[in-house]
Amino acid sequence: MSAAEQQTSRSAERPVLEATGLAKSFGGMRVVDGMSLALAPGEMAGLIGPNGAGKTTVFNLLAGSLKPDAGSIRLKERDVTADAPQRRLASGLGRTFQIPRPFSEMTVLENVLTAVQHQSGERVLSNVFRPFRVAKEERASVERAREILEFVSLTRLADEPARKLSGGQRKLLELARVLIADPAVLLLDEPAAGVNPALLDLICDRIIEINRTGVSILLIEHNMEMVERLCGRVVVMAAGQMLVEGTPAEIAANEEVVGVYLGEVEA
Ligand SMILES: Nc1ncnc2c1ncn2[C@@H]1O[C@H](COP(=O)(O)OP(=O)(O)OP(=O)(O)O)[C@@H](O)[C@H]1O
Repeated sequence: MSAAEQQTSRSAERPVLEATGLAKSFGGMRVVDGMSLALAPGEMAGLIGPNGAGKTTVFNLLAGSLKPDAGSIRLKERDVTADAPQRRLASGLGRTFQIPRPFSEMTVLENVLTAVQHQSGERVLSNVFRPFRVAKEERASVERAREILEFVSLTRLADEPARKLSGGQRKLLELARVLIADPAVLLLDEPAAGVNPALLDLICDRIIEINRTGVSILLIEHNMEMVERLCGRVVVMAAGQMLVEGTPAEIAANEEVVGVYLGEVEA
């Protein structure tokens, strides 16, 4: 099936993530202004736009770290607009941040383990009444964390403190921390920012692999080569609204899109 045919068959499916009429203001400034978007199951889409367009704010609304002034968000057909970020994560919505902030004195492995969800050991009474079960769960988590570190090529650094990681390696650790929550939908905020070209290829490959396992991905990215390589569909935001959406080729040829980016350069 061609990419266009895949796109058409996907758009017929019910979205795994759907935002309708999102709005958010900060001190009277409308940063997100009636933004709607939908992500189909298994899709990888890009969210692009000039600096300050409101892309990260949309991610914060989708992931729950900000409450919208208006609009709603559905995850796997359930309204999650009122849910806290942890609840959305437990329901399958994971996100990474533009600037990863690992616990710098903890090891890389410990950083991944801090992101494990719902361990019985976090509940005091489980430690008292079911110590064997807690120990078994912990062993399973460590094993899973090591597998994920292998997947993101960080095995060699698993026992090093996270402060030793380069910018690109921090992005990989960030990816590992979200993967351990086993998300169905991933929001990736500028996965290529500050990453050297050698690691960029690795990050792209890992993102493609994750998507191949069926995880739906929405990614914010300024690196258009990467967007073209990864995304079947691109949503362009400007001034808090969706300007246009289409395939990467359609977007690259769209004069309005070129205009908003040139406007930004001239400003
Ligand atoms: N918590 C906040 N308080 C006040 N203003 C904010 C807040 N968060 C974002 N903004 C403002 O909202 C606007 C949109 O920011 P946002 O980070 O969503 O844009 P963006 O499209 O992700 O930009 P970039 O590509 O530069 O990351 C900017 O003018 C920003 O300064």
